[in-house]
Amino acid sequence: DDPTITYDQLFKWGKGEYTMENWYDCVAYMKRAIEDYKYYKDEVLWCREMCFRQLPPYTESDGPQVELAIFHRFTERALCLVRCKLDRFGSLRPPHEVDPEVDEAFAKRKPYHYMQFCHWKLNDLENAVKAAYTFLIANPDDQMMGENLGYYATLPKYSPKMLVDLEEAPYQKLYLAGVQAYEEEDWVQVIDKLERSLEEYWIADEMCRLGCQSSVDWSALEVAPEYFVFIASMHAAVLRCIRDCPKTLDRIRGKYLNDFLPSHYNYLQFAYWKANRGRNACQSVGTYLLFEPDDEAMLENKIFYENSFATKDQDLFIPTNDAMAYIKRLKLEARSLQFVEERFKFVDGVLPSERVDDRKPLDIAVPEIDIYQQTPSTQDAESTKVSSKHSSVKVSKSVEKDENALKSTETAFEPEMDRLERLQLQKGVQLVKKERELKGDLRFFADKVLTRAECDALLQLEVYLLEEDDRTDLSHPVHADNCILRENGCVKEQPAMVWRDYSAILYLNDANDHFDGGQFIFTDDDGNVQAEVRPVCGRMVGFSGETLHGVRAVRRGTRCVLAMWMTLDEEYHERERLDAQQRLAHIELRSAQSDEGANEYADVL
Ligand SMILES: O=C(O)CCC(=O)C(=O)O
Ligand SMILES: [Fe+2]
Repeated sequence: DDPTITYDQLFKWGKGEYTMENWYDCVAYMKRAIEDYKYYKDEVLWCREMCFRQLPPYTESDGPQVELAIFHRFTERALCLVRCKLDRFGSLRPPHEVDPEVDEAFAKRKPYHYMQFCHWKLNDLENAVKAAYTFLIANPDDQMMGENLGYYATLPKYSPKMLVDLEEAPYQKLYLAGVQAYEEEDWVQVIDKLERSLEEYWIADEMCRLGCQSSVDWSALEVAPEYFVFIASMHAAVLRCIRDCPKTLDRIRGKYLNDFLPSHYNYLQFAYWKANRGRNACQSVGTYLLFEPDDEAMLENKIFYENSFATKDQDLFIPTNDAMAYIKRLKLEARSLQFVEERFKFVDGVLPSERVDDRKPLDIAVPEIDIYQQTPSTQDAESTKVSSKHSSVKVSKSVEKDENALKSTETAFEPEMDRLERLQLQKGVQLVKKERELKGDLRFFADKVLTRAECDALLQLEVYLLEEDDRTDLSHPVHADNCILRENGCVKEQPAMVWRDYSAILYLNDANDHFDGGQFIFTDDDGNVQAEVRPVCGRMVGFSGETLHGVRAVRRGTRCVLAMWMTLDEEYHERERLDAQQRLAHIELRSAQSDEGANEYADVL
């Protein structure tokens, strides 16, 4: 309980106990390290916030000494910070220098990595799962931890309730609760939770920005830099860090949501409407449009509200002050940073030649958000609604009457709810094209299931056999995946894989570039082609197990696909995968036991 011991020290000791297989002490030290790290961060941020509040930006109008006054204000803040830190950490806790790598390890939740192993060794499944999950949220691509968690999930004592993110931020909890309330159509709760989530988000955003005040990039400086070059360089490093705040914050259960903030206003506008709070609904529409000015569904909602209230009063749609301040700041920072990144960029050792705006002051007048100009690209409000690719809450009109509507109206909103899972999927699958284009039921295809970068990485792995082959028959004859084609139709019997309910084929390379032919086809019962899908890396076709399909002749090259089958039958649920995983985990466990201690840091169970 010595307060002079700091988190870096505690972390080091925890690792020592881990290596010496003192599982209990490993857990105890890691827990204390995490607590101290949080305490230390909180105190530092508190000082930064307090010093800024006490010494706000210098705003006297310009005079000859304005620059001196501004820099003097910085010096005052510096004094305030030094004093505050001494005060906070002086007697109780020494100020100390932390190796940036240790800070990085804490930011990446590394202590939880050790903790899950030590908990596991102590036979504490619940806490091992919590630590594993908490670590995975910050490191979603960590394969080993993913496998560990997969293994835990096969144990009889496991329960999904153990999947707790011990570091979940208040705004993330509230957002999840708000989305849940939305699914339950509990509008009062949606409003309560999401309003509070926004409040907590603004705080978290502020903390992230304050945290950036120590992200200095020394490597960018020469040995004896110019005073102004030094300042400009520090400024740019801090701005770069701030620019990444949304990437860090806009996450739910480890997944980045590119419409995280606007989606609040999308849920809210609907909930306000349902709760008879028309003014708030309009304001939320306006705020949403601030983030996504071209969102057609929302622009149509706007018209709907205008009609409902029989008003064209645009003041109803003025966004919230919080959101406007947020967007303005974001834009100005981006503008300042863009200047640095463009104008200092040496190309082949040459600095870009001078431009007029190299000497202009920063244009701090953000173009006012023109809410008066916002109209949908199609004025026809009755036309079929196209769901916006950004919007997570698809709001579509129905003819059902809403008794609660403020003005009598023929139309009302009907939510077509995306589940959270789908919300997360959005990142990869931009648009799912449906049956209609493919002329049949339960036929889909989606693009960008893999990103271009993922495809490029994959394509590097391939060895292409480029051979000419002038075949004209089908490379894969017309068939269904869960039944056998007979005269009298498709029969579900062995040896067909009758449990396959849905199929998905993911394409891993591109027709024309890597092979000729090979189009995927859907046919009717007589074998007539109804629709054709050209393989493109990252494109996926999905269909039900009874659907007839085939593949046209591959006339050149190598065609790569990943075929997947899904079942609703409990008995086949994940069976092969779990079997395989269990076997692997046992092998790994045994090999870990035999050479543990040999490597300081055994990742496997
Ligand atoms: O390769 C394709 O596009 C389809 C493959 C297929 O239908 C199957 O493997 O059952
Ligand atoms: Fe198939």
